[in-house]
Amino acid sequence: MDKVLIKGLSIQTTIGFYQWEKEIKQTLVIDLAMGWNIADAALNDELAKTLNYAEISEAIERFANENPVDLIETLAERLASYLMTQYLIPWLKLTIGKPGAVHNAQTVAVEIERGKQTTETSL
Ligand SMILES: Nc1nc2c(c(=O)[nH]1)N=C([C@H](O)[C@@H](O)CO)CN2
Repeated sequence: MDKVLIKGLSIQTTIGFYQWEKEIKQTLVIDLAMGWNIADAALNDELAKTLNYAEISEAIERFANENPVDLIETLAERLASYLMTQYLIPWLKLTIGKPGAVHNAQTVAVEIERGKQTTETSL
């Protein structure tokens, strides 16, 4: 299956278990791989037939800010479900990193994979 990728998307949002975290914004870094048949879009050079990575990047930051939660696990599950439903994505792999969380670690993160990869093409 082909993929559309968003790598190292840095967003500012409210996230965290502790009370002080609910009063600030922190940086999350998102990597997203989305299964998609890119041949349909490439055939006639049509943006409307692919996953628009610019639109989805904006949707991710908006979703995180409109749905604040304690755990990056919860955000990962809810965001994956939202993206798959909204954009009809059959399979995705989503990594959410919280680089400021542990002072002596480069980053901490969760990674989830949801849906099924297919080998179907429509051409
Ligand atoms: N597996 C997780 N562990 C922790 C999380 C989390 O979201 N997932 N969150 C916190 C706190 O919010 C932390 O980021 C504050 O430094 C702790 N552990």
